[in-house]
Amino acid sequence: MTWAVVPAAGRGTRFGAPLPKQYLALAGRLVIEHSLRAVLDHPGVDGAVVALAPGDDDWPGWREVGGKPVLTCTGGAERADSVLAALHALPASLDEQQWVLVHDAARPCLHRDDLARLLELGQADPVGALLAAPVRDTLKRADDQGHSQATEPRESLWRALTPQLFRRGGLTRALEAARRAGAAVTDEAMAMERLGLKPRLVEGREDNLKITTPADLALAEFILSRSSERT
Ligand SMILES: Nc1ccn([C@@H]2O[C@H](COP(=O)(O)OP(=O)(O)OP(=O)(O)O)[C@@H](O)[C@H]2O)c(=O)n1
Ligand SMILES: C[C@](O)(CO)[C@H](O)COP(=O)(O)O
Repeated sequence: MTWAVVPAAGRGTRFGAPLPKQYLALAGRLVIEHSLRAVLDHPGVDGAVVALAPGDDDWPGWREVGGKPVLTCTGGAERADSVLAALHALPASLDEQQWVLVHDAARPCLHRDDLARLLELGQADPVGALLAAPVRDTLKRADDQGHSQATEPRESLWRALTPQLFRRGGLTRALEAARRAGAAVTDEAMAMERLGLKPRLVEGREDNLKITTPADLALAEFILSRSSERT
């Protein structure tokens, strides 16, 4: 069994909309609906726990999506806190060896082929895996005045995406260890790396973008309107 954990307790500050970006309209649904369906439509994913901000649980879709159960819990101050809360809210029937797929509510354009490859390669890895995109642009380091002061080597650099796939017990322990150490972790792979574990990078599509600013929403509208292969 594989369950999804969907962190959806953010406020979308950088987006600047009157409501959190995961609840904005996109291609006939809400952003969060696309993100949930993108993971729940895979036959190997059995359900999801969504971490919500207090007061956000009035979306009618919380009971099931695509015929699969969707549970909710209250997220935390940081994304890692929300993921940890959702891990603790998974059904007790899932033992610690079960795989958990962590996918941002703000990533609605996940392609089914990327998810299938992540599950196949990740479940064959002793640690787990994450979708990622190799950096293909030259990287500049800015000075305090916003001028380019150096060019950073980009060989072996990747942009982490989601979903990220780890076993329930290992990920829970890694996130709890990071919390005890007061270490800020921006993604699940970072929590594992802190412990010396090396999850597999699975190359994902560049269009699996995270909705962060209004320009991202416009691009996502274009992406989702063009492909009938997506949920
Ligand atoms: N305390 C938090 C912060 C973020 N998230 C979720 O983590 C994902 C990625 O986070 P991000 O893009 O940073 O979302 P926000 O925190 O809402 O954005 P901002 O930083 O602009 O406020 C989103 O689905 C967001 O809802 C969460 O569950 N709990
Ligand atoms: C988890 C993530 O989407 C991987 O790139 C990213 O770290 C989220 O960062 P944010 O600042 O919380 O949006």
